[in-house]
Amino acid sequence: MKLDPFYLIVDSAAWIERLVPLGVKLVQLRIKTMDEAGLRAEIRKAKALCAQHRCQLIVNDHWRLAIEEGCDFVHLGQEDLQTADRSRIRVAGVRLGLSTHDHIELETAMAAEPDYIALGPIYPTILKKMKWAPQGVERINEWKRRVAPVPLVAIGGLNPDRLDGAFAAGADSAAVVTDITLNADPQARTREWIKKTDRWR
Ligand SMILES: Cc1ncc(COP(=O)(O)OP(=O)(O)O)c(N)n1
Ligand SMILES: Cc1ncsc1CCOP(=O)(O)O
Ligand SMILES: [Mg+2]
Repeated sequence: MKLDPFYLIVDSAAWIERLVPLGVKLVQLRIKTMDEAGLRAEIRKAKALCAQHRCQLIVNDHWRLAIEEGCDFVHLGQEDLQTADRSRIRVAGVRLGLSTHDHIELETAMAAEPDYIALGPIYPTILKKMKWAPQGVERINEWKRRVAPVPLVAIGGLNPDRLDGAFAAGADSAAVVTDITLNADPQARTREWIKKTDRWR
């Protein structure tokens, strides 16, 4: 399976409406606090927008709602994976991306036969407090050797200047939140990411 090299992560369908029409082909909807009705509405709206723009939608955490709403890709962390029903996800035909931060997590993740593995944080991130030190790009190279042919997603503190290093080390896709959502001009920054990732597309 080939992932687009630019993996945008946002926390609302409104962000998807704003940025996906610019040419984003891989987007994660990552909403951490919202009631079920609100989540369902956001997922539904995100799904329709992504279908309209031929963009792959990945739903973070909320795998049950993703299945109920007919989505075809979810992302889970290690804690999410402990409570998720992997066989239900598989039977529903929903693809699965998994987070990893260390060797034990990588072993657990690979045993779940994911459709991609994410490694982070590559650089310091301001998005959330993490108990892992930045992995550095050398770790990408090690992970690539361990996970291939499963695609590898690099995440954490990425920006356009750091992409050459991440892809040279073996990342198949680069995931980003704040470099775009906190940018003074998120649309222009999105265009810059699309252009910068073109050679790996
Ligand atoms: C592409 C990608 N990689 C890692 C994560 C983090 O997932 P998780 O560890 O479950 O943490 P939350 O994002 O749920 O806070 C991700 N969402 N996407
Ligand atoms: C959710 C997550 N998992 C590892 S790093 C990270 C945050 C990525 O956000 P940013 O691109 O803003 O550093
Ligand atoms: Mg999670």
